[in-house]
Amino acid sequence: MKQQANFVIIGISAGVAVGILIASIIYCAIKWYKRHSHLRRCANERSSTTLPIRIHGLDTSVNLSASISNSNVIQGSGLIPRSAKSSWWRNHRKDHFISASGIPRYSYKDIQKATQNFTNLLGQGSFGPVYKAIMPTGGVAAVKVLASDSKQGEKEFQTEVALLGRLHHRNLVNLIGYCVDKSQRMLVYEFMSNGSLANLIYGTVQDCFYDLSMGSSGLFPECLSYLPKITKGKVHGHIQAASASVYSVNKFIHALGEEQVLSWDERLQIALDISHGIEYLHEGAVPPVVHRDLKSANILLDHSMRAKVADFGLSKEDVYDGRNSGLKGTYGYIDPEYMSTNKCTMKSDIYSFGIIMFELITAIHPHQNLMDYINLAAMSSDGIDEILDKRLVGQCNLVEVRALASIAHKCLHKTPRKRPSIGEVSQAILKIKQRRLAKEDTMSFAGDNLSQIMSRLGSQNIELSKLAGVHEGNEITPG
Ligand SMILES: Nc1ncnc2c1ncn2[C@@H]1O[C@H](COP(=O)(O)OP(=O)(O)OP(=O)(O)O)[C@@H](O)[C@H]1O
Repeated sequence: MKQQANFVIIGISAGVAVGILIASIIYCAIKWYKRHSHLRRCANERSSTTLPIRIHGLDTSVNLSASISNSNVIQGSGLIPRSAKSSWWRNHRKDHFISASGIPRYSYKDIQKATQNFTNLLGQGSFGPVYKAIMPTGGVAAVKVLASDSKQGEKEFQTEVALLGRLHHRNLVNLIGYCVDKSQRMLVYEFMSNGSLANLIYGTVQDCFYDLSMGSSGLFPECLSYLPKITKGKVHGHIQAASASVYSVNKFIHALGEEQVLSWDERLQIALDISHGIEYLHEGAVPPVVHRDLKSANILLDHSMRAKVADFGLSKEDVYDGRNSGLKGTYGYIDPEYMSTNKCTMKSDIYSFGIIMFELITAIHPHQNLMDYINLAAMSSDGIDEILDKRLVGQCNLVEVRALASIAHKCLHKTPRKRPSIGEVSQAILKIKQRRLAKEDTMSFAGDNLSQIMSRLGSQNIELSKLAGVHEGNEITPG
């Protein structure tokens, strides 16, 4: 009887234990399922915020967070593989908060240290100064310090970082970090060692004049003594400046050295690079982005003279939503249609790009009546030759110059819808390059043939002289 009771107790205990085991398995399974579905939901949410990017004509989605761990994910025609980014991008310190867009956030102290306490000034823009920075792992960057009185609110800044963090292309100056610290707002960009296209076309000298003449009373005495030497007839009239910084003066004096002249090949490549950058903004990014302030000062060049479009995020409301917004842009580059209707479209960017192409051809600044020269040149088929940058005369192929001028002209069409799309512009510029390459190929082929013929003739000549030698020998040694 007692034994029977023991069996019952053991049975019940075993049953309870099995029950507990089953219950805990079910509990764990439910928990795992819930966790798993949550992760899946997060992943879906994230992928819905990724940027569909066209690779070789196909639409594909690039998940930025995934691309950080897998450096080979982005390998489109113009897309930058993360592996190509500077090493500090990958090796950023753990305490750097990575925003939703995957852009590392830096503290004020980090930036202060990287810029050696904001001493190495690269330039001054309307948003504030730009400093060179050496990041902790040795990578070089450019830090744009937004003026603290900037009307950009916290939210706009964050939105901007989120937007910029999602736009990556080899022809855009990439945002690689940012700083929000108390009232400080800074943007960290990849460093472009050859500066802006405006500097390269017009020379730092002229750019310095703009810097120096921003004030109103008198030019720095140091600079005055250099005036006759440097202007070369470019800068006329009395230039006045109130408060030139030591930086401006140094830059000015430094600029007296040899001016770098962009070759025609470089200019053509720059035009193609810019077109690819805009093509990505207009036709690759979703939603499309209208730059709204395309100008030669916003085109930066890297160490190998490849051009990248900059400042595509700082002008407000530049994501085109079809609605009207305040007039943005720079005098001389603004589409007249946009000015009269206040409607900014992609075709307004095309107009500004047309102006930049004419700057590349003529080295005439839009503030120096470039439009008048363009209209004059348009009166004859070779009119553009008359306004070609003097430094290119005899140094370039005029057929190519005219072809680029003709594309640029179409971009300036009065009626926006009659202007070509950026895709069409890229194709047309590419054709100029391809035509040249094909010609070079033919010439080198012809060259090859010629050298083959010459060497064949040479060897035949040797054979003949050998024969002649034998013959002569026979004659010299008679009997
Ligand atoms: N990523 C960069 N790498 C190297 N230099 C830079 C970089 N970004 C800006 N600079 C330098 O800083 C200068 C000022 O740049 P910024 O973009 O602030 O102004 P901007 O485009 O010249 O004028 P605005 O702000 O009126 O459009 C540039 O002319 C360039 O010389």
